Amino acid sequence: MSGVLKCNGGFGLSRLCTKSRTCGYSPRKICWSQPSPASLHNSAGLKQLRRLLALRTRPYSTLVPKEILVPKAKPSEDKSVHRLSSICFKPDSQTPAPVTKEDRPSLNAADKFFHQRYAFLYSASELKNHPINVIIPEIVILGRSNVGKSTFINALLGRSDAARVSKKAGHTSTMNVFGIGSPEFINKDLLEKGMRPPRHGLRLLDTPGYGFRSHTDWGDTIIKYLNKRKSLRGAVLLYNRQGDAHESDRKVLKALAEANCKTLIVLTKADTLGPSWAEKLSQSVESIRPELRKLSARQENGWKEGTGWVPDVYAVSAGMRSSTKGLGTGGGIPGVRKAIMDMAGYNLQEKIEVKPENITYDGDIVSFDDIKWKS
Ligand SMILES: Nc1nc2c(ncn2[C@@H]2O[C@H](COP(=O)(O)OP(=O)(O)OP(=O)(O)O)[C@@H](O)[C@H]2O)c(=O)[nH]1
Ligand SMILES: [Mg+2]
Repeated sequence: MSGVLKCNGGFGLSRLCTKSRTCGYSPRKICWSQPSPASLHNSAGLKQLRRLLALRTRPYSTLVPKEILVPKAKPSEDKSVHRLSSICFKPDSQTPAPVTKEDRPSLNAADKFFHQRYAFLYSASELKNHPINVIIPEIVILGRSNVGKSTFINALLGRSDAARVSKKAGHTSTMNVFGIGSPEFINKDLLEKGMRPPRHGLRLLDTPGYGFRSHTDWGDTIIKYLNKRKSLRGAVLLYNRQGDAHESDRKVLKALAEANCKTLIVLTKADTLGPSWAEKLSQSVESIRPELRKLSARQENGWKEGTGWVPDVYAVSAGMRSSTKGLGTGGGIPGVRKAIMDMAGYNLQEKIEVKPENITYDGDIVSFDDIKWKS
């Protein structure tokens, strides 16, 4: 063979290739068994080698007939949702409530609280693994596998690394507890002798998802926790953006109602609904409220609209794929922060205050378990 054998792309025979500087492919790695170097001396062998090299370099897509390659549908995104500080559907409105000048101080106070301090505290797979907590309010985040619970917690905390997120359903397998905010508003009089002073003002619990790829004993563990944990102040139940309640969602909602646990509904992944997100979310909310009303009508323990479940339904776009600049500030997160603090028993006006029930009490000293928190 005389002359130079040109390679068909990035790979080739660097010794022979005119693009050898950029080629980067080691000639030693080429299998000479087919065709043999000797066969290069005839043009048929050369053609065969060219075909082989072309096959090596051609991307998979060119080897598969076009009709088999169905392009992966990308969810339509609406970045404008990321910038909203609150996406809240009030019972009498089909559009998200606008954020007024009067709302700003309380939204800012909630933001400040969530950014004050943060720590991962512990993981628990059973109720008995939870250390005793008598004074720090706890809020549990519940929802189906992959609905976005861990992402939601990260967004609330304004960081991307607190809870582990995965595309694969069933990633979180234990209850993971995070301490946040300053403990300055916690009533320390309730501390018993020998107890450590609180380090945070609120605890958030990430939980394993239920449904697809979930753990079989999830139900028992969570129902025990909902019924027995005295420091539990409320649950945030995450629904997917379509708001279509699955059988498992209904079971959890029933468990929350029976445990008389204050419940806040939040729709996730609002950014994947496209430009008509407000309309679609409104339709979802309209399908959720009747179910809640039906359920609360059957409860005699006080789990009613307002006292049991929060009539305002929130939506968020908690995904943090955009930029770290807007981390945890957009997509309805500040609005939910405020709603969570309200559920935990904090008053948010110009500054944070504990709700009057806790500070005006001047009767006998009672145990924490007998204290009636804001229902
Ligand atoms: N576009 C978008 N994606 C989101 C949003 N929230 C979560 N995701 C994505 O949804 C997937 C699941 O999120 P996770 O937070 O791990 O869901 P999870 O509910 O904790 O899942 P399990 O722990 O398995 O129950 C991840 O790929 C996230 O990036 C959101 O608001 N918008
Ligand atoms: Mg998770």
